[in-house]
Amino acid sequence: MGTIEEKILVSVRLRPLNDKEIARNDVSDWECVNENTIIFKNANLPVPERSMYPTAYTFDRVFRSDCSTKKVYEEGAKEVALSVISGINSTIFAYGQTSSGKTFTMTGITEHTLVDIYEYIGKHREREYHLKFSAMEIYNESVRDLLSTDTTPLRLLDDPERGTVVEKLTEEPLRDWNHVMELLSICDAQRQIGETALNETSSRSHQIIRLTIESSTLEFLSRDNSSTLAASVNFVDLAGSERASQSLSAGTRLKEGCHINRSLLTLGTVIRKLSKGRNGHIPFRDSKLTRILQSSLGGNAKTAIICTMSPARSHVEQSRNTLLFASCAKEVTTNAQVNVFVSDKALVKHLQRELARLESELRGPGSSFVVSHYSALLQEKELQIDKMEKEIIDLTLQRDVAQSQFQDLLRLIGDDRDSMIWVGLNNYPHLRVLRSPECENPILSTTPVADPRSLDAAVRTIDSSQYSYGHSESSSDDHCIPLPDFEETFMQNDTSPRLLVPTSKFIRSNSEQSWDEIEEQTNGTSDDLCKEVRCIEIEESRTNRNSESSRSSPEDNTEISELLMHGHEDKTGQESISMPIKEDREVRYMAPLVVPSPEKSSPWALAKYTCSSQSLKLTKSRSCNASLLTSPSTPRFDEVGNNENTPGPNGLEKEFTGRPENIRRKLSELSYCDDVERLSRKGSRSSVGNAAGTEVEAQKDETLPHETVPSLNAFAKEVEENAKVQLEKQVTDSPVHEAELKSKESEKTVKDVGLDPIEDDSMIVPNWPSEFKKLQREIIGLWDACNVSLVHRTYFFLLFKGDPTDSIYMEVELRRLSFLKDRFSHGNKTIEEGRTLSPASSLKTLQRERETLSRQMQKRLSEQDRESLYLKWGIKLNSKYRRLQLASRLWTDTQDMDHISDSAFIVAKLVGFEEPGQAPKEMFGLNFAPQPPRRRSYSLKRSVISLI
Ligand SMILES: Nc1ncnc2c1ncn2[C@@H]1O[C@H](COP(=O)(O)OP(=O)(O)OP(=O)(O)O)[C@@H](O)[C@H]1O
Repeated sequence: MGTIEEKILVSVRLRPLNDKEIARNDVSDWECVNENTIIFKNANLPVPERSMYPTAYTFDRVFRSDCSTKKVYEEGAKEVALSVISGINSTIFAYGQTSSGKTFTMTGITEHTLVDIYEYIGKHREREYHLKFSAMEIYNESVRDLLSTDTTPLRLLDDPERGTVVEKLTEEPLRDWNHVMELLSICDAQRQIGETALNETSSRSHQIIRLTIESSTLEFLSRDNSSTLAASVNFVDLAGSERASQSLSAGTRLKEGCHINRSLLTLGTVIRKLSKGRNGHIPFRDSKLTRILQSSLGGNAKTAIICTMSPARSHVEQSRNTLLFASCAKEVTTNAQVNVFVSDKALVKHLQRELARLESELRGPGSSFVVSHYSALLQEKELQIDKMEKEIIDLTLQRDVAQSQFQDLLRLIGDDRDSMIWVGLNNYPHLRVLRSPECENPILSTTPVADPRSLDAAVRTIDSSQYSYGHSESSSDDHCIPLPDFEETFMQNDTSPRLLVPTSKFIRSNSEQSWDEIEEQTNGTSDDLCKEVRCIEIEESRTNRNSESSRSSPEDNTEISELLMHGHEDKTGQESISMPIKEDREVRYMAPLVVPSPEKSSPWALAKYTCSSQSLKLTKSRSCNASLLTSPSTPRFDEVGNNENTPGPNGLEKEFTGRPENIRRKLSELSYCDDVERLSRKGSRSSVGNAAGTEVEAQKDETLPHETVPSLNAFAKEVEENAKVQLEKQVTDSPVHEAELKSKESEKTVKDVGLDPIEDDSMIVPNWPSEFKKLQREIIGLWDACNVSLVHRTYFFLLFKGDPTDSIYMEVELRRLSFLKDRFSHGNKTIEEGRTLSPASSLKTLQRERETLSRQMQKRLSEQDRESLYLKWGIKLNSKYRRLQLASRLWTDTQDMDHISDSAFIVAKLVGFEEPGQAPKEMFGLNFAPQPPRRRSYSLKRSVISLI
């Protein structure tokens, strides 16, 4: 519905001089010269005064003093007033000073309007009209219902649709004309009037008579689409706009004047602002009058203002003000529109149709899709929730089992102070903990390890942080047991299996301390964590032996290692390699053995193990902190760099202090040429017992004939013999141990209980040959999967050929590789000794090893040998990079044992490992053979037999 923008219709009406004015010889200075212009005609005024004011004013209409009210109505108000019939709000104002004829004029205009409305209604029977009459006055800024005897001021409410609404204002439906007259009479009677100096019956309030007309077309009333026109017409008789002084007001009249003027002042401000446009704030709310008439002044209404004025010279100032107000008012624009309202019935019908449409949409195919879509989503989420809940249950169960097992383990250890424990781990969920026969624990021996990793972590926690070291300095009873956070340890440390050897101190602590106490003692011992290689230590001697005299000097080791490794040095500066047994230590205890669970037999598990546990004490060695994944014993090739990233054995190229000096010396003598000795004397670092080192030496001295490389078999035997000699000598020399051994004559000897467990037939795995082949294939496959050093593979392959005693070594290797593969398969890197080992890095290192081997072919193989190999390995003699091709094919076919054997043979040849046989197996981390005790102080060195 469009709006009708039009300006307020402004008229000026002069009244005749009244009797009082005539009586005081007042003269009329105003004259309506035409229908639109009124002039100030007093020419007698001084020129300056006349120049201050305009003398002519033009409006929509000006009415002479002899003009009838009807004409004023018809020409100045009727059009606006009757617009209410067509649904447009309208307002008729009467503005002027007191006694200027406002009431006189508005009374007539109201009646004429009503007459015309009724007349119009009478003529338009096609529509049904409903008229409602209401009247109010604003007296002293209070709104009062003129149709009610209740003088309680009415509140003004703001309605978002209708604007300002007078609360509880009586709206009297008009029945007929007489009813109108009756109501008008009531209004007159109710209005506040009083006598002023200018008007004996002065209206002291602003009166608003409102007639609301609603009409509907009778033809459409019964239909759903009927509509209603609704609008109101306001007849506003303002109070006098004169100044209080002019009306000679005092007391009540003065107070009334103040309120009147306040409302009129606001009205004038609103009109003046509206006349300049709708920019800025319009103070409608500053007075009740302007609030109620807000829509009439600047909104949805047609408006007409009739300004009444006295022609008397004595009122010229007020007359000019009135004309000034009128001049502003005629510039104000309103935006009237026809107010059409949909009937309730039509509205209900419309809403019903809309509802039906929406319901139809919901039931339609589109809505079904939406519903099914969300239903599917809901189902999916529910499935996810179910799955997660199951996972939570499983994880909780695993945790509980692990905790239970851990507690059992602690309890077991606590009960069995000097027993040794083998914990089956990662890939062997059914391996069980076996105690010594003397200390059978029914709980642990029958409880399967549901989560070997957790158990392993727990054990490692104990192993790394709680096992006290066997030296006397730390054997006090008040030894604290550091116990790192279980989960933390589990996550951070490797989960490789290991042998665990509790000490009496640990046992005491666990059996006597609460878990909380243990936790509180965790701090400050992280440096004792043996994260990588776990060794079983034969407790170092507490006797007064001079260990320094019986062990090889660091310099010797360094020289040999340097010689063999061509200067290779562990960049980490850590002792990354250690041998599991310290030969020069007093042997008091025997290593534990693996016992498979009935559910899954381990081919290398030893079925029975007995020991004299009461007399033995095993501790771990810091010297055995070599990484599980430390650099292999690959010969040090410059091209390979540090060869740190290829998984190999347990760092055999590193310091191996546990070997008797004479053996090391002999090794040097046997293994290497004079150049080696020369370099050794120069102080180069060396390593011992390392076949890889042998190769490196050969590499360093390229002129070294193959024949100079000793037989490893012979070497191994010599090592063993020397170890026995040392052992016997040390035991004999040690009064303490001699006494101990004598005291245990009735018991099993140290050797009996396991110093050489391989002599125990019970330890031989049934069907070992077939088991060996099976394990060998598994290991070969894992080597390939983990990019293990080819030299390491070669050593291992040639070293372990199926002897029953190889089982434990192979198990260690298999587990180590399984762990590594598991890490790799999950994309995890393994940080070992500060180095990051990943599938990519290990592969890269392996490739470099192949490159190095290819270069070795030039040195180690004659041209005839090389060509023979090329032909055998399908490499064209005229192709490029033949040596590299050959190196790249080594150890690649893990299913073909001939290929493996040939590969091992070639690698052995290239690295100088020519007579593989019974090489010292401790190079792979285990040796149960008796080792002679060392004659040196073990203040820091704590030997442990390492599984990993
Ligand atoms: N046009 C006119 N012709 C004849 N008499 C008039 C005319 N206008 C006003 N009068 C007379 O003047 C007197 C005062 O008029 P009226 O009461 O309407 O003035 P007013 O502006 O309403 O004053 P107040 O503001 O004090 O109420 C009345 O007696 C009225 O009859």
